[in-house]
Amino acid sequence: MSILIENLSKTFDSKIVLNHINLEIQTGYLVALLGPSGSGKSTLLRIIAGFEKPNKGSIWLSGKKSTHIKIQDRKLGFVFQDYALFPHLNVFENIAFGMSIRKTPFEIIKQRVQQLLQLIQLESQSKKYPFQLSGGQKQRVALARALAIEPEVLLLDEPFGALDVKVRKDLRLWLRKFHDEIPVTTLFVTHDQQEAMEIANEIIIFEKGHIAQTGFAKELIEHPSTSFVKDFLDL
Ligand SMILES: Nc1ncnc2c1ncn2[C@@H]1O[C@H](COP(=O)(O)OP(=O)(O)OP(=O)(O)O)[C@@H](O)[C@H]1O
Repeated sequence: MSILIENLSKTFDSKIVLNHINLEIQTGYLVALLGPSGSGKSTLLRIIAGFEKPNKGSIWLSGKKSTHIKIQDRKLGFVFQDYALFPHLNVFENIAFGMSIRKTPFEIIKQRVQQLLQLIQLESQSKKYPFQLSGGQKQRVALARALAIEPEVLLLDEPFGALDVKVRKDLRLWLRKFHDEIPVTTLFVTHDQQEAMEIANEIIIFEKGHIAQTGFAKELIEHPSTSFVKDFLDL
């Protein structure tokens, strides 16, 4: 699914958080939204997901105007920073949750959860509860749960933010590899330059509610368009 953002603005209590954003994301890309804290990255992701409404502008998903479409009709998977697995459900049940509420037949659920467990390399942990898993394992389960409903877009908001450096690095590489195998259009919020450079096809740099520059890592490094981009990328 491609994403087109047209002239989008958002204010909270008269504070402009997103200011005339225009953006096009190609189907199958893994795109990083990179920028300092408070620059509006999460707000844009939440608007694309349908958790927030823009004050102005529109969102097109696969060529269809979707600004006012309900969250459940957007075919999106969402993963936040803090795992947010259901604590009273085991790994299998957590991954199966979205399919269960859509009344998917149990045989199909079982098959799909099995495939996802294989993908996240947690086949032997399906009966465990979230409190019995490490941070990295919980985050892989959260990704599997988001993927279970076969979303056309995956929205990841600092998904590895709460993890230690080593686990974070491993998961980054895992996500890159995973995306090569299953190229779901993915938007990934981070404030970590290295993380964005390592995993994204394309990087969008935010500065105080507007887009400072968009490009491949190499382009940004070789031709930063402003002193803000240059400083932020530590060039
Ligand atoms: N629901 C809300 N009500 C009021 N202000 C909000 C709300 N959500 C976000 N903001 C404000 O909007 C601005 C942008 O926040 P946002 O979370 O989008 O930034 P961010 O770039 O994702 O930052 P971070 O990396 O810290 O998550 C901030 O000043 C924030 O305080």
